[in-house]
Amino acid sequence: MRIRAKICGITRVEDALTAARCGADAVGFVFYEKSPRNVDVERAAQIVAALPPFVTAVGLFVNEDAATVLSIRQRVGLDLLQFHGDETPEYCQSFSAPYIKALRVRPELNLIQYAADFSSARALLLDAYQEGVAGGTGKTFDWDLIPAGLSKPVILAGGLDAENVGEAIRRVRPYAVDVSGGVEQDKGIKDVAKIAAFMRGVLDAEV
Ligand SMILES: O=C(O)c1ccccc1N[C@@H]1O[C@H](COP(=O)(O)O)[C@@H](O)[C@H]1O
Repeated sequence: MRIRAKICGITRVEDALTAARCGADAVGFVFYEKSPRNVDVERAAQIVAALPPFVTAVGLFVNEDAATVLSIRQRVGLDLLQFHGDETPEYCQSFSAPYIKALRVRPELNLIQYAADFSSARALLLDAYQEGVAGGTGKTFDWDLIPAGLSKPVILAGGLDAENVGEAIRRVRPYAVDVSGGVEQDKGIKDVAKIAAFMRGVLDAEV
């Protein structure tokens, strides 16, 4: 099976084009002011306009008010919404737009119940948990906490890079992988060689 890949935290046209050229299926834009990867709405719109066809533009939000999400989605031309905070299923589906729900995995989280609760999500994105940080920690989590047979496709995130993505795919067998810090030279600035190596790791590991 071909594993999809998303490169997140894009703030420059050249990084989006590198991701697409290396075979990424999606690029992600962080609309969260506390993030060092927060991107200006107009700049994100310019990047999306430069994307080749068949590359999905994903907008990441953390507990954002609905009017702002709606406005940014329209202005940027986002294909998919990623909710990375404490959003409820009712909030997430209120946009009548395809969305993925991020969950920060820790032992006490009942992922089977969350998959049922977020039945309207296209997939669950599973990320590392770090207290006080919404995401983009660069940390992996214990992949054994992911139960087999979840009712939603899994997008694996959290501390992935070219070195560990192969093992991650073989162990978790996710629908897709998502990376941000592992392909950066600096926060929000991607590294061509790291993106290329990451995408090679994804292709080589296909199961
Ligand atoms: O990237 C951020 O700054 C960020 C901020 C708030 C929520 C999520 C964020 N990023 C997402 O976190 C995961 C894992 O990132 P990393 O590979 O560990 O750096 C990924 O989905 C990013 O999109």
